Amino acid sequence: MENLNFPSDFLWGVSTSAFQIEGATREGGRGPSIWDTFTETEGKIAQGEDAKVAADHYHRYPEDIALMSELGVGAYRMSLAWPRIQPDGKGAPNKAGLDFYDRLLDAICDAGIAPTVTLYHWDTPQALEDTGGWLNRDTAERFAEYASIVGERFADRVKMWIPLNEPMVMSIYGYAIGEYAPGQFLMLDAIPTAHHQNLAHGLAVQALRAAGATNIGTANNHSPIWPANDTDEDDKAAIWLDALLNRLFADPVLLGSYPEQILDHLPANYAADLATIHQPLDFYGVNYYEPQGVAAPGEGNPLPFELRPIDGFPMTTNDSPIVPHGLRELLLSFHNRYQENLPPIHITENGCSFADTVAEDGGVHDPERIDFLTGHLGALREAMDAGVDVRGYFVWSLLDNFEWSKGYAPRFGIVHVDYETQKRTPKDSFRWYQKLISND
Ligand SMILES: O=C(O)[C@H](O)[C@@H](O)[C@H](O)[C@H](O)CO
Repeated sequence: MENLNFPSDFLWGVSTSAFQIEGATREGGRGPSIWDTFTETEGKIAQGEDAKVAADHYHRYPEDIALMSELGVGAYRMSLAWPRIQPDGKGAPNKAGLDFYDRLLDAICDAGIAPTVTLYHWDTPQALEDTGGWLNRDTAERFAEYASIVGERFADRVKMWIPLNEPMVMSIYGYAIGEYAPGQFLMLDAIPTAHHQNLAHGLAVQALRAAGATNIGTANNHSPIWPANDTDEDDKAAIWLDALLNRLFADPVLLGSYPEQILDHLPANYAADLATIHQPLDFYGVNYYEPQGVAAPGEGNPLPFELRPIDGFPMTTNDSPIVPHGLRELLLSFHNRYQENLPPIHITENGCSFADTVAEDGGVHDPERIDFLTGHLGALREAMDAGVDVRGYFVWSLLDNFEWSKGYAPRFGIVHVDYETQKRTPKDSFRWYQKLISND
């Protein structure tokens, strides 16, 4: 039986992101983002779906906050839509955008929940993408300007700050393999977008602190890398992939250096930015979903690795293997690799998707999700028992939402959303998490 006893001051939360739940994409002076463009591009999104309405959180946030009060969470991780605050990604802020987030943050605080704010969850203003997006170093400067604006306005209410969500996914899925917006196929030539995002992180931390913000960290996606075979070749490929997916984002932020494997792919003047990137942090946020399999590259493959599926584990409907002990392995590897350079950790995302439906009894019965959460929290507890300093855990996600290029089919919420009526129905996992939080 999993030991799910956590310290009384352990922080329990839920996570969402603006583009995936807000909707109202053309309301309140919001400008277009790369994901608005991507959803309007033929063949990019499953069933041709879009997020113009999504979970309509822009209008229904009071109801969603009431659900979080009922759940008993101590914190709510949300993101601000950059194109709502700066429609073109630069210059004077959009008043209606700031006013919306004032209303939202006030309501979250009034509910006694700590706002945990991500400044950027992939919705780059299209106008900035038109000038190169994260391939353009200037976008990092624009991001710092944006961070100053929101820091000035919201530092009095926001309890935890996260400049960027999963820069790895933006670089790899957005610029290397074209699966996500902006949809470029640059392969390893996408690595400069990682450096510019790391620079944006450092500049934003400085801008937020200058604006009086405190308690600043990250939300980086990390996976243990599993070689397919116990061979030197596969081990070498695993070291390369670990450098690309994990260390390219963790090392500069935590150590002020880059892994040797990727140095040749960085912008020529990258070294001058390392001190800016290497800002002291109050916490290190980890998003964990699954391990990543890898093997040595086959004939004709220009990359120094080849991705391999992880077999032998139950799967989610989003084709992710369910591997709770992968979380323990990842946390212990970070603990051993970064030691005193690693601030306290928060699990800023962990969750799973299943084909949840409303049953005849009106409930939504998701025992697989309860098993998933039980397993991962058990693994987290074991990592803490082994000395890893973890202070909080945020379930992905509060609500079913727009799962990027996969549209609405993958349901990650602990609250079911009927996209026809926008009716919210807490799933059994919601009741399970509520009970866990109240017990602790
Ligand atoms: O981790 C991510 O990819 C993102 O942060 C979320 O926006 C996803 O929706 C979630 O992870 C499920 O895939």
